[in-house]
Amino acid sequence: MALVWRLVKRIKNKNKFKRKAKRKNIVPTDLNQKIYVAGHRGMVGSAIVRNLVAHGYNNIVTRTHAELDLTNQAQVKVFFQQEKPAQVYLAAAKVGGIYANNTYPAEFIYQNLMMEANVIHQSFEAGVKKLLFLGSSCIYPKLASQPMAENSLLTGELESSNEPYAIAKIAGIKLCESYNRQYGQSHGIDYRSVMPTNLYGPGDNYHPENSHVIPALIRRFHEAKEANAPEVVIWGTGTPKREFLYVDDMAAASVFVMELSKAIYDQQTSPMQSHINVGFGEDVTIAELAKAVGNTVGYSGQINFDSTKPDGSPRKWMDSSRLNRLGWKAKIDLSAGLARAYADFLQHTAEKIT
Ligand SMILES: NC(=O)C1=CN([C@@H]2O[C@H](COP(=O)(O)OP(=O)(O)OC[C@H]3O[C@@H](n4cnc5c(N)ncnc54)[C@H](OP(=O)(O)O)[C@@H]3O)[C@@H](O)[C@H]2O)C=CC1
Ligand SMILES: C[C@H]1O[C@H](OP(=O)(O)OP(=O)(O)OC[C@H]2O[C@@H](n3cnc4c(=O)[nH]c(N)nc43)[C@H](O)[C@@H]2O)[C@@H](O)[C@@H](O)C1=O
Repeated sequence: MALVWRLVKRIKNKNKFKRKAKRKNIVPTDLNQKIYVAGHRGMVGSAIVRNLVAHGYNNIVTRTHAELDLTNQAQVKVFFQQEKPAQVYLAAAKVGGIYANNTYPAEFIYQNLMMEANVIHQSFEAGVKKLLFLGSSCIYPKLASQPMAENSLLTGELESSNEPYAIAKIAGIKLCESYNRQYGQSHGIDYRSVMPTNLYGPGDNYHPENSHVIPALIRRFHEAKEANAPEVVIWGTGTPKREFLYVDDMAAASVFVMELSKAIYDQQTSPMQSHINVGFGEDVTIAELAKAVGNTVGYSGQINFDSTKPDGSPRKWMDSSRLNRLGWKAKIDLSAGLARAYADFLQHTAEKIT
């Protein structure tokens, strides 16, 4: 009797999954297929692994940077030939905020170009059919009209503080497109790209200079509160606007895009413009962000601005309507996301750095 009941339950679950797949335009998925997540110890890679595990994927392959240097062509070749994954999420990259991009431009362009070229080419050589490349909103021109749609790529000059990184990210999109165009039909490959807006959340980098603005401000406000400091100084004028997406939303969007059927994905993209924006939908000024972080941390002193520091792009608001039309929307708003990020900072980072 128990066996019959288990069989009925299994059939019901299978049908439920098929209905869900049809509703959400997703391909019925083999949860046992081997998936390589590159950069699984980073903020986004670790969130993608959490999301895949929550979906029931049970054959996730990872390597630390120390075990596999993705800028090393020979190592990457051996890895892919040995593992032969079915899918790849490329979330490994040289990443940093405005100061790091400005200070280490050679590292940003070289390492990112090498990682993308190695992983995408060796994926192809090893027969990987599906790959998701993570780019960035900085691929769009500094003065792109807002919100920035996918078709504003390569229509104007880039922001100088992160141009080398942006060029490498554009190369990543074009690698995916070119392999699809040349080998898509003959080899059945389908390599996709998502362009995230500015991200934040658990596992972020809290380095005082090299980090992005949210982790930098969480740390600075926290340290000011602990020290009873009368003021916190924010870089730049406070007027640039940024759109912030919580990292678990980004991971959910990544898995969602990877699982979309090819027919549906192709409806929203084209062979020469195959990337998809992933944004939250609203942006805020850096001054507004600073107030929000101050409130989250519980800091009640002054907030001042150092306008000798660079502002970067004036605004980078993503047009995420392609992704929204496909059926995905962000869930976690800025105040909820900041609260979660600060809780994670207190739990995992505060003691180590103060
Ligand atoms: N954070 C953000 O605001 C945004 C991020 N993105 C993109 O999302 C992706 C993930 O970013 P995020 O998680 O924030 O970055 P992290 O710096 O948190 O993670 C990057 C990961 O890549 C690994 N890595 C770097 N170089 C190598 C290498 N040579 N070989 C092997 N592994 C390497 C790092 O390992 P290790 O630390 O050991 O070096 C780390 O685990 C990147 O493509 C980034 O460009 C896009 C827009 C915004
Ligand atoms: C994701 C994106 O990240 C980078 O671009 P960015 O959007 O300029 O990122 P940011 O987070 O470093 O800064 C956002 C804004 O915030 C201001 N700001 C204030 N005070 C601090 C501060 O303390 N630290 C930082 N980092 N910024 C600060 C800062 O002046 C700027 O106006 C790219 O290089 C590129 O890597 C990329 O793709």
